[in-house]
Amino acid sequence: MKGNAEVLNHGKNIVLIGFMGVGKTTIGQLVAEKLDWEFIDTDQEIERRHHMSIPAIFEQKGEAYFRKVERELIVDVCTKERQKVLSLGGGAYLQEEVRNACLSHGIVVFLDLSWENWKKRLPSIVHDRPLLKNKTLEEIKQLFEQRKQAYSQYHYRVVTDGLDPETVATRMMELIRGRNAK
Ligand SMILES: Nc1ncnc2c1ncn2[C@@H]1O[C@H](COP(=O)(O)OP(=O)(O)OP(=O)(O)O)[C@@H](O)[C@H]1O
Ligand SMILES: O=C(O)C1=C[C@@H](O)[C@@H](O)[C@H](O)C1
Ligand SMILES: [Mg+2]
Repeated sequence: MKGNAEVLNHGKNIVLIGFMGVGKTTIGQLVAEKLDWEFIDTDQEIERRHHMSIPAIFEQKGEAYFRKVERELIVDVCTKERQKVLSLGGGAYLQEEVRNACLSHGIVVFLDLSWENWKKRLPSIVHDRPLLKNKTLEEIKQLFEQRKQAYSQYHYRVVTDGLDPETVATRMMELIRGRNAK
């Protein structure tokens, strides 16, 4: 399965989108390993470049600054790179410029998870997602629902309910491959 860039999208970048905690980082890493492509996680890359955690960047530099850096990084990767698996931060795709760059240069895969199953992940992710902190479950549900509209622009959707990361990664690659074979 490795080294088949020609077969898969002629080397077009694969971009994972979806709400916080649906598994973009986890699945993106697995897909990159299977393809032997480089993996870029926008949150991790921003943390690396700043020598700061995402919560610290939000606190010390503000969300607007984070969104600008996030947008510039994604547009840069989408327009200049190939054979990358790019996992976005959960809010990145709300920016129109990000959506346009991803949709026109890459293959965009939306990881979809139901609210009922997403809720179960909250305790494990809340500590390092500033936008989830100090919110009630009802407020988080509203954010979850509000963002559905932005995530509705994609090339492929994978419903991840009840699937372990390995199965999601395999399903995602089968979907993309199927399209390419047509
Ligand atoms: N298919 C899955 N089944 C069960 N747990 C999962 C699955 N995918 C991811 N997880 C777990 O859910 C948590 C969040 O996953 P991950 O960090 O990959 O999400 P994310 O979409 O990258 O979030 P963010 O938007 O905040 O970057 C992790 O603890 C991860 O182990
Ligand atoms: O959904 C969001 O707005 C965010 C998701 C995370 O990946 C980080 O990018 C940050 O915590 C913001
Ligand atoms: Mg992530």
